[in-house]
Amino acid sequence: MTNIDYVKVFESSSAFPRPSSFCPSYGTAGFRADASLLLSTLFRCGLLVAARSLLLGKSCGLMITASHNQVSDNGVKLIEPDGSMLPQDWEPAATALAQCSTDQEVVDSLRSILTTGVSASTLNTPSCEGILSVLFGYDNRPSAPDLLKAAVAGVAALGVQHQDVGFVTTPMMHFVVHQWNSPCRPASTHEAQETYFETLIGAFEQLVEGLPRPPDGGQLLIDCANGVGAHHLVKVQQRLWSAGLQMVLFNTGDGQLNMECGADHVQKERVAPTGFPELKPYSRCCSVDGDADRLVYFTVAGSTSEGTTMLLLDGDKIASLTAAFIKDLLKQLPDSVGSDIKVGVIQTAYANGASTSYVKEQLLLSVECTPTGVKYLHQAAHSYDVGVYWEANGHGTVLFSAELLRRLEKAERVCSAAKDLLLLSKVINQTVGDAFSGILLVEAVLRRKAWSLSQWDGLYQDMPSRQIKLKVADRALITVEDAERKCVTPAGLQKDIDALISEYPAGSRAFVRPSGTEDAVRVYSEAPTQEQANDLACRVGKAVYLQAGGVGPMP
Ligand SMILES: CC(=O)N[C@H]1[C@@H](OP(=O)(O)O)O[C@H](CO)[C@@H](O)[C@@H]1O
Ligand SMILES: [Mg+2]
Repeated sequence: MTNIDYVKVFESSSAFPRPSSFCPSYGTAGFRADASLLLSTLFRCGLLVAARSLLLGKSCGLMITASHNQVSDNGVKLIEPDGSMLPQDWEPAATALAQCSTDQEVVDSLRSILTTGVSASTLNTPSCEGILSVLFGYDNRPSAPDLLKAAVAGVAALGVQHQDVGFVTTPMMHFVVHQWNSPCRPASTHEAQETYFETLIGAFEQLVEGLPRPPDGGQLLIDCANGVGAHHLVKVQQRLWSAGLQMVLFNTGDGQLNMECGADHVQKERVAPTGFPELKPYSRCCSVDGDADRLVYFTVAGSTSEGTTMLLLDGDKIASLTAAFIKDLLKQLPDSVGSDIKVGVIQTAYANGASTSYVKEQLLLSVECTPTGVKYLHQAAHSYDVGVYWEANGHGTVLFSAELLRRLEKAERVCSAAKDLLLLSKVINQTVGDAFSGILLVEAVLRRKAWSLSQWDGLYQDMPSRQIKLKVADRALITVEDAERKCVTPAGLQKDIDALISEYPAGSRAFVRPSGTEDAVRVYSEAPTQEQANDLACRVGKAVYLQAGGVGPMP
């Protein structure tokens, strides 16, 4: 084990005291808060990720972003050497370290992580400092430079090197960290970013080779949320145009990050983003979030004279399209390659009920429901040969098992479906949900099926739903079970929710859970009509407000 200079850790820590009123905890996707509160958290995450790198003998990553949150927030996501997220059994240690009140507590907490470890299996791995480093990436929030300095100080306190990857999307960062630890490690993080684009775009070009451009000319209007995605999309516009995909970029940085734009806004409010031109019916549009790991498509139906309706093609529709396409390809494999392939679609409680029915009843695939947060979906997806997962908000990907990929590689010369599946596995960023990879995936599948947006939308019709959020004095008092579909405390709240649901037609449902990324409680409802869904959400929101210490306006 490396000799850790705990005196240095103590001294470095003193420059980053935790604000006394701030009690950070590792949430749905790492730490997130108003950026002014986060210096101590970033320093300590620097310590943690360096400790993890030393224990594993490999390079880990740290991404500074608050994704879809407002520009004054920021946050941190920690990345494993294989490009996956921090293992869940490390989250309590991350929270404990972030919450320490004194520098001595920081030292003790770190010592406990490094000596007793949180997972026995990681402890025996030899350290190999010198060849390992921590990789840093960040989005375009103004608070990033100061937070980066704090994180660098944390890594340096453990004597670990670092690499500044620069402005990157979260999924690029996951891919780069994965590459950095692969046997053919790139010469620089810049080269790793080039490999990312080459892998995804190269596979897309092969999937659509020789196919006619879409009937609408291949134009895709993209809302970049004024986030870091625009910075990179602009560089690949020309090349994709040659492959028949004309990306027209909006909200590229001229407005405020995530302000009335971005995937979260479009999905939750069901409106076109600000800064968009008036839409022609069925024109292809999509929206990514601030760190470009979420994607939703949208368009309008109807004529301008009669008024248009916004159509949202969310994560559930992307998952359904993808699962349907993969299922078709798998059917074409010879029995020797593909008779026993286990395919699963993983969703959360927010998945629209119509999508769940479509996957189960039309595609005849199994559906699994996990708690909110891609860390849960990603883990569940690993237990299938093909694990398709998306959150309704557009965050998701597909995992192909190593065994299936081996079988496909053997068959690709003689079987075009095997070749296509292998290309799909490259277009898809398997480390994490990725908006850019999602765009290439959707565009390739639509082109292969010669489908318009309206045909894709017609896979199934969404059940009307409503999502609202409200504030309570302490959202930790609301606890949930059964993949967040049932409320355990406050006692009696679930009984009230059940009684409300029973007043609506069969098939209606509603649930409540505390957000892991915002100081808010979320209520979700589904019912046969939009009015009923709105009404149910509002009434459940009121019950939560009254029983769980609501503050501010009552829903
Ligand atoms: C209902 C909803 O959209 N929740 C989002 C949101 O989590 P909350 O814990 O609900 O705040 O942010 C997460 C991170 O981006 C994302 O994984 C999740 O799906
Ligand atoms: Mg995001």
